[in-house]
Amino acid sequence: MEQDSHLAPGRIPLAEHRRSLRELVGAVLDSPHAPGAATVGLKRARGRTLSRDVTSPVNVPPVANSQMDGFALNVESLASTPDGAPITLPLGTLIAAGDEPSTLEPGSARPIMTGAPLPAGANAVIPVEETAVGRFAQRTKEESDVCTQPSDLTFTLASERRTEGRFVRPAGSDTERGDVVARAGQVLTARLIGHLASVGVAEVEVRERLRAVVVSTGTEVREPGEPEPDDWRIFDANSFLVAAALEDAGIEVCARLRVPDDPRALLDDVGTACESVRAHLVVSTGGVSAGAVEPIRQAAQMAASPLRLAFDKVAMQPGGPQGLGMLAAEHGEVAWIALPGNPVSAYVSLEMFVREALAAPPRARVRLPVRTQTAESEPSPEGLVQVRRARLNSDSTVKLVGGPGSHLVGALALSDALVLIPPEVTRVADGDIHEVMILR
Ligand SMILES: Nc1nc2c(c(=O)[nH]1)N[C@H]1C(S)=C(S)[C@@H](COP(=O)(O)OP(=O)(O)OC[C@H]3O[C@@H](n4cnc5c(N)ncnc54)[C@H](O)[C@@H]3O)O[C@H]1N2
Ligand code: MOO
Repeated sequence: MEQDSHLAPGRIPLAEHRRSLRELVGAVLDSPHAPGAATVGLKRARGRTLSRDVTSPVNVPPVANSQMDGFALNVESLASTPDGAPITLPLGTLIAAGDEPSTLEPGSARPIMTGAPLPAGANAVIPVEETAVGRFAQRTKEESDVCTQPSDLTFTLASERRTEGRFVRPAGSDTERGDVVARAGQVLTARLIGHLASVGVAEVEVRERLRAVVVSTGTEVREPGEPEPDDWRIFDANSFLVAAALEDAGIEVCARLRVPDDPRALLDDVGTACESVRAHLVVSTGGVSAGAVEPIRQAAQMAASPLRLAFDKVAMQPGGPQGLGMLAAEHGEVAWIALPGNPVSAYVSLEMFVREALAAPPRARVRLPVRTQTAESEPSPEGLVQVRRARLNSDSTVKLVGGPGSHLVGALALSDALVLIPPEVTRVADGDIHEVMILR
């Protein structure tokens, strides 16, 4: 969305950061300790990514069946009856869903229930409402064995409704044997899991998840729920926010750490956690800006550090300062994504860059009218893509929530969309149309 000429000096385009992230994750996926494949049952498959194609071993439905509760017949037996004249056919026995395939006596009709196999010789179903019967009396299986139907079926049926195949679902009309039901790389949604179950597949081969260690840096952060005397310190929102967002993107978060502003402790704690879970990925927050105490930058600069990081300022607000690199661990190279410390900056970075690099299902993006908070126009920084938090309205507009500040985690929680304001736009007027990323 952004053109280089519109960007603030010293800022890199969002696309460049995206590319670097893809390359970083790609390097881990190409490495000897890349995640392998695992077989999982359908009950545990939701959200996983298939590692090989699945083809259907069967036709669905396996045999032609009825789409309606009604009467199976062969339309040729109606051919000689003129339009509007009553038709009377002898009735055979009832066919319910679950009954074995059977046959139709020529010149007769059989009561048939939705999903029941069409008897051989039939080629259409007349819904019960279109006949004098109106609706079937309900009964148990035991009763249906002894119960008799009227012996004849009388009805009238206009000639245009006497078509072959009417209300018949042919064998394989949903899926045919040999059809590719799902492809390697697809994420298993409820819809796809339903399709796999429908073709009788009980287990699928999926990619092992990437294993991540999540780290919050900062001497000022303390654990939620922990009683502490120094109530001037802030609770660690980030490691919970980041871990939940990564899990949402299909990542296995194996450890969540909180490390004070001490680069030595940072490298020791993260290194130990990575070894113990054989991590592929570290996602840290904080310690990447321009201050005197920046533990991530300092850890990467230490002599003989196992951590190599490159830092950039992306042309985005929030989420400008970013670091990317590798941690050399005994089990292999671990990709390190160093996000900025402000909670909203960290979250926006995950949505804007990290999910895509991790091959998570993409968020929908649509262009919608934006409602400002007071109906007055609101400023947007020149040269940066501003990402504002917003709520979707039922009238297909979005309303900005909270200000642009990247500490506003309360307003973030109220949002379900991100508005992407281009770098050349310096004011957002009520009703302006902008690109919106839907977070639902
Ligand atoms: N002189 C400059 N200062 C800053 C710049 C800059 O370019 N020049 N960039 C600003 C921007 S933009 C951001 S974003 C932050 C990024 O800073 P860091 O990544 O170094 O993060 P910290 O300084 O550690 O923290 C920033 C902010 O977030 C709070 N925080 C940190 N961790 C957590 C946590 N786990 N849970 C909740 N809140 C957290 C922290 O207390 C700070 O208030 O730098 C700006 N400064
Ligand atoms: O751009 Mo920083 O990443 O919020 O406020």
